[in-house]
Amino acid sequence: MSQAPKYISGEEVEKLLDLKELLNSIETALGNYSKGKDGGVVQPVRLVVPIEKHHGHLGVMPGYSSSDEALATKIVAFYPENKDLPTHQAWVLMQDPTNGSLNAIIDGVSITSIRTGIASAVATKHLANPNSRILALIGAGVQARSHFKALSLLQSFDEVRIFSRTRASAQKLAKEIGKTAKVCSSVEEAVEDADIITTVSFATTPILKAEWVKPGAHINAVGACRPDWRELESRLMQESVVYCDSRDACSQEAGDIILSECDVFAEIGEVINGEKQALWEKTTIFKSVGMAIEDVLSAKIVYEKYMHQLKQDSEYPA
Ligand SMILES: NC(=O)C1=CN([C@@H]2O[C@H](COP(=O)(O)OP(=O)(O)OC[C@H]3O[C@@H](n4cnc5c(N)ncnc54)[C@H](O)[C@@H]3O)[C@@H](O)[C@H]2O)C=CC1
Ligand SMILES: O=C(O)C1=NCCCC1
Repeated sequence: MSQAPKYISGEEVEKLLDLKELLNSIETALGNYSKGKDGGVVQPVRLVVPIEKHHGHLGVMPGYSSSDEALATKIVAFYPENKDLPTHQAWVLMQDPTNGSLNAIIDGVSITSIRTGIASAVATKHLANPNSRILALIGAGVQARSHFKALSLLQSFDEVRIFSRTRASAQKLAKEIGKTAKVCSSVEEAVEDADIITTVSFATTPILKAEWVKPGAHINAVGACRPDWRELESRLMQESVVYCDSRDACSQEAGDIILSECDVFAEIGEVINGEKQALWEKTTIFKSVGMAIEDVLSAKIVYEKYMHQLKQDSEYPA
């Protein structure tokens, strides 16, 4: 008879997930994904159910990595207009790949937040100028925070510029970051001379223009995950070297790519595998829409550490 699944909360996820370990693990998984069948990653493009009446979406994201023996499905709801609840709510169902039984239900809000920042950090490691000093964050919510933490694993910044639609949210984040943070009054002001720009907003029409971006900057374009949503104007997409997390997913979901009709130079996994160049001296864009395999690997790390801790607690009770 199968055992009842464990429930692992967001607090526990935050305690158990080591960011450096996750960065290595996600980098390997992105590389495996881009190897196709040889990489052993199975990840269909997610199923998205629009809940038009309530201005929300439900995404279902299954994934399996045979080299990690990890199988999980994330269920994620995103409701940009939520005020008292988070705009994203998610759960990761972790299954035993050898027999299909459900091992754990893990908080997916924390996993989504942490793994998305880490995926951008992997791309930034390969695509940004190593001497980057100024970071611009466009949007000041959950992802802005996780991106600041993840990108800070690579380097420290002299200045972190923040612009958000609501100034109060930018001010709150600036206070958390401390003395290097500066609240800006426009996107243009925030990105002037910035080495790394990270767009993590809920914009549905372009907010970042080519003429404002320093040549050679690296942009992580993280928001706009629907085919008719965008954060970056067409000229910026067309004149930069565009990398993505998944060609299959971006060709169906990334409005920035679909509506600008820009070329995609490579998946970041192809760069990791040494099949495509990291043209970091040019203006580069990493367009992500989010990948199930990132959730799967995060969930595996969390679950294994959680079970190890349970075992230790039962062997050596306090
Ligand atoms: N690529 C990926 O893997 C993932 C992408 N996302 C996307 O990242 C974006 C941010 O997500 P969260 O931080 O969790 O959301 P959030 O709701 O916590 O924060 C959104 C922030 O963007 C600001 N904002 C909204 N519209 C704006 C506009 N037009 N211009 C400037 N700022 C604006 C809000 O004031 C808020 O500070 C969303 O588009 C979300 O769907 C989320 C998870 C994974
Ligand atoms: O990958 C994810 O998780 C998400 N991507 C786009 C927006 C919702 C969550």
